Amino acid sequence: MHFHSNLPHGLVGHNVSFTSALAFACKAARHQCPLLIVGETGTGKDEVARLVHAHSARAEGPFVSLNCAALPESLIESELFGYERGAFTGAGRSYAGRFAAADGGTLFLDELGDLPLASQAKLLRAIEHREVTPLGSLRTRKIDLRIVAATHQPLDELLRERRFRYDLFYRLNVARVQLPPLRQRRDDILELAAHFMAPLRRTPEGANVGWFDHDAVACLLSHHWPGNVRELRNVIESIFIDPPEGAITPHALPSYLTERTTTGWGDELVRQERRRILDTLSATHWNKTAAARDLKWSRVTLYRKMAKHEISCAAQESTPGTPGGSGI
Ligand SMILES: Nc1ncnc2c1ncn2[C@@H]1O[C@H](COP(=O)(O)OP(=O)(O)OP(=O)(O)O)[C@@H](O)[C@H]1O
Repeated sequence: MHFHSNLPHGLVGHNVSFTSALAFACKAARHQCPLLIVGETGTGKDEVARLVHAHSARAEGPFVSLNCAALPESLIESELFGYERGAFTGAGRSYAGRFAAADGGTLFLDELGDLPLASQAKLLRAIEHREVTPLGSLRTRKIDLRIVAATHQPLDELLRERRFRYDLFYRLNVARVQLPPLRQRRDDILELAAHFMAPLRRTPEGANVGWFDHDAVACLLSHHWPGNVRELRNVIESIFIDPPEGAITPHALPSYLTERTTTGWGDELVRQERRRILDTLSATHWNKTAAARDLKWSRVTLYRKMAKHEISCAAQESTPGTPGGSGI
């Protein structure tokens, strides 16, 4: 399967690791096997789960999701498997649960890594036997569904810490889709920004908003994006709260985004490297072989870096107090 700019279900992106993850998800969707989607928060795990459902033989069936991190431990099992009336205090009527609701379709278990160990055992049993027993009931119910699970936590670590069961992991880790964080698909940032801007531009207040100017583009491209695509969507929405007329400058961006760039991490690193080279050269009395050794570089690398930082031996004369001081 090949993806073009506008991916199914409105998923946007050209980046190769992203599109190949989607292509794999769509291939796996046609099989019955469970699917495990791994990726940081906001990378699109929920969207991909819906995409898998839509591409599966169960597309006509229900898509039901449960966020395992959002419920207290005591409620997870009754939510998953349902309960009979009177099963516990407050159970005024019976409840079928998410497994039953997803019968014939897809059950999306989000934040699976947060599922308590005791519930993991029951989940495994339900998957293996394809049946559930609601709390307080003696009757089991046959269920036919496909499990798609997602986690932002590295399950391997949870396995090592014994917070996740190996048997459940192996049951679910049949087809694994790894979604890259946005900072590893920076080539998609502007396309995603345009995608989130399009509907906002169609509002009367947003109609005069232009495109990002050079500096604003630099901010977007250099940000670390810990909240991934969701964070980018929020940034775009924040611009339209008080929409600028014409080009979007860094002033229109949230300050946490621009502060980083204006402090110039990149610039600072370059400055630090230049200083380190000059200090080492002066400590070795401008003996390039010794300096390269101290810097753990080859002589060629040292010469290349000196050229890049425009450090020539002439600097030696112009450096006051050499050897000793760097002069900058
Ligand atoms: N490739 C994409 N194209 C368009 N929109 C996207 C894309 N990826 C994610 N989004 C949007 O970003 C937001 C976050 O995505 P989603 O909820 O799927 O992330 P998630 O990985 O499930 O997050 P969490 O782990 O926090 O549940 C949603 O609004 C989603 O529509």
